[in-house]
Amino acid sequence: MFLLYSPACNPKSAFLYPRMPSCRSALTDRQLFLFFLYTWHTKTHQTNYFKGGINMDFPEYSPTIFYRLIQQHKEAQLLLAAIRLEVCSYLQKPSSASEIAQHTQCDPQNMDFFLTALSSIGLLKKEHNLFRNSPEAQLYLDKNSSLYLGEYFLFWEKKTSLEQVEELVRHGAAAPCQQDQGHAFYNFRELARLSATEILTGRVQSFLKSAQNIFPKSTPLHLLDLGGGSGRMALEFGKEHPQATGVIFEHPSVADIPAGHIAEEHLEDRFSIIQGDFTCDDIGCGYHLLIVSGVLDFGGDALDELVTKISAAALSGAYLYLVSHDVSDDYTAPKEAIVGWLSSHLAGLRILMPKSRIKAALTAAGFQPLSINEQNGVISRLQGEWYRRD
Ligand SMILES: C[S@@+](CC[C@H](N)C(=O)[O-])C[C@H]1O[C@@H](n2cnc3c(N)ncnc32)[C@H](O)[C@@H]1O
Repeated sequence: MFLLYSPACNPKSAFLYPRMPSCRSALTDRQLFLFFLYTWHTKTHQTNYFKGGINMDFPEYSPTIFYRLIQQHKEAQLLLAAIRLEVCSYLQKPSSASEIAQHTQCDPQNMDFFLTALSSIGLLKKEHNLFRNSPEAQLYLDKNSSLYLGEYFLFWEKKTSLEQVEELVRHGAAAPCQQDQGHAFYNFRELARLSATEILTGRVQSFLKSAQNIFPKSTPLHLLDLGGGSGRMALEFGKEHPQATGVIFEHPSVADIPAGHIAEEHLEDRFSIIQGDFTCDDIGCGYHLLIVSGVLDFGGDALDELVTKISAAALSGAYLYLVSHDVSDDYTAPKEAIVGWLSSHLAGLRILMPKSRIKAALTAAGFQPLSINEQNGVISRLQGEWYRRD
C-alpha cells in the first residue's frame, strides 16, 4: 500500500507531513485517515517498530526489595556457617583455602568456593588466592579475640529464630506462654553469660560516656542494676567511680553470672547481689543511680507496679538510666526489635512495650526525662536515656 512506502510513514517525518502540501495532494481521504490513525497509535503506545525498540513501559515499582531480602537471608546463612566452621579463627594472616580446609577438616574445593563467597560479602579479603579476615571479622569472629561474638550470634539466632513462623501463624502456639514465664522461655542465664562480651561492644561505653556528664568520678553513690544480667554496666561504672557501691538484682537462675564477675574484678567490698523476682521481692532502697537496661519492655501488666517500686527505691534527685527497645505505638518500628522478638510473640509471650507507655509509667512514678541539653548532647549517640527522680 502506498502509505506504507511513503516517506510520510516514517514516524519522524509524520510530524512534518501537514506542512508538505505538495505531497498531500497525492493522498486520498482514506489514505489520510489511515495515516493519522497510524501516527496516533504509534505515539500513544510509545512503539517504534522500525528501530526494534522496547514495546513496554517499566512497571510502576521494581521487585528489587524481594531479591534483596532473599540475598540477605543467604548472606546470613553464610555468616552462621562461618561461625560454626570457625574459619575466621584461622584467618588472622593470609591463608589458602586448602590450609583452612585442613585446619577445619573440610573439603578443600568447597572451602575455596565458601571463602570466596565470604569475601564477596565483605567478611573476608581475597588477594592472590589467599584469604584473610576483614577488620570486623578479626575483631568479632576470631575465637581468640577478647571481643569474640560468634557464640553470642549463634545463641541469639537460635533464640529468635523464625523457622516456625509459617506453622505458628497457621495454627497458633500449641501451649501459649504466660506473661510471667519469660524465664522459662528465655535462657536468661546463657544470655547473661554471653552478653558479658557483647555489652562491651558499645552499650557500656555509651552508658559511661553519658554518665560522666552527671556523676563526677569522686562522688560517693549507691547504685542498683535491676535485672543486671552480666552486671557489667554496674561493675564497669564501679571501676571508673572508686567511691561507688552497688547492688545487682537478678533472678536466682542467673545470679551466679554477675556474682562471678564481681569476684573476677575483686569488687566484693563494694558490690553485691540481691537474688529474687523483681515483680514481687524487695529490691532494696537508697539508690542514687538506677540502671534499668532491657528490663521494662518485659514489665507486661505489672509495669506500673514495677516502676512504682523502682521509684520508691530511688532517693529524691536520683538518676535512672533506661535502655528500652524504643518501640513505636503501632509496633512497626524499629524493625530490629519487632522482627527480633516476633518468635516470642508468636509463642504467646507479649514482651515488648511501646516507648510511650514506658515513658508514661516512669513520669507517673515521679521520673522526669532529662532534656538533651542537660545531657550535653550525648543522647543522640546513646542507646539509653536518662531520667531524674523528683
Ligand atoms: C534482656 S535481659 C537484660 C540484662 C542486662 N540488664 C543488659 O542490659 O544486658 C533482662 C534481664 O532481666 C532479668 N529478669 C527478667 N525478669 C526478672 C524478674 N522477674 N526478676 C528478676 N530478674 C528478672 C533476666 O534474668 C535478665 O537478666
